[in-house]
Amino acid sequence: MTALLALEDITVRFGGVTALDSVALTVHEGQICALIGPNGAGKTTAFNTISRLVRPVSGSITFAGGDLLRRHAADLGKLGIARTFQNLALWPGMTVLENVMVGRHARGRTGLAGSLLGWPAAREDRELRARAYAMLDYFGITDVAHRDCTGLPFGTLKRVELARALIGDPRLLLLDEPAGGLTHGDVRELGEILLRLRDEHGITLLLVEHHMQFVMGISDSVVALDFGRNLVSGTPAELRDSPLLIEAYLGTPV
Ligand SMILES: Nc1ncnc2c1ncn2[C@@H]1O[C@H](COP(=O)(O)OP(=O)(O)OP(=O)(O)O)[C@@H](O)[C@H]1O
Repeated sequence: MTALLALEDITVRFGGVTALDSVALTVHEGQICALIGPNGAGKTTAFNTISRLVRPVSGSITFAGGDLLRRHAADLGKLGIARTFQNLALWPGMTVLENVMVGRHARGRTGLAGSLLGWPAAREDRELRARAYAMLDYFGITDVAHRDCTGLPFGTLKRVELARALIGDPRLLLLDEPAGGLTHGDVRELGEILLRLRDEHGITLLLVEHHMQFVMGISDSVVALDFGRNLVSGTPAELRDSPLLIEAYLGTPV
């Protein structure tokens, strides 16, 4: 198994709060890895550190053999890393199609100068539109392509966010609480989609998730944090009855 993403000894501090304390995490190519842990465990901080939104005070992050900490957040799309957010980060006032197209801009070839000159931009825009439609088709939401995102059902917006992340052809997709707020049926469908992304498209996934049944059903490996530290890690079968994990979620039995 090849490690696509590896965090070693990552420590993050916010003033006096140590949000991550020497955290290690390895995500293997072609696998689904889940990052779990109770509230405040450091999951979002770990995601934000990988996304280069938060700077660790020490440690290393390797992506596809390169030093990720030397790269800027704006480079992640080009490197092949995409993410979704816990509280959907879609643009109100833009249509579903436009929101999805935004996800590919980091990979556009024309660039600002080309766009200003106007030459290959029109062709690129047509191609981008076609790709965005194809993504909407993949998620079964072409009927809302020209609707403003505002007011659409939450399950639809989650699909739009996924489509936007995937249009950049990521190698690694980071999903922050993808099942949060979804109905039972939507969660089941999401699980099928994520497995298809792994199996049919070879995408590696790292997700932060509280929905334990969902996590245990689709993940190849699970890493649990507690109080900013590595608690346990292993396969879902190995962790299902972990006393450490049960204690972290439920508190010390009296
Ligand atoms: N910007 C910040 N400033 C100060 N403290 C922060 C900041 N962000 C996170 N923290 C603290 O760092 C710790 C880890 O928080 P984090 O949000 O990463 O946990 P989490 O596991 O994602 O929690 P949840 O499941 O509730 O989203 C917490 O103690 C939190 O209060």
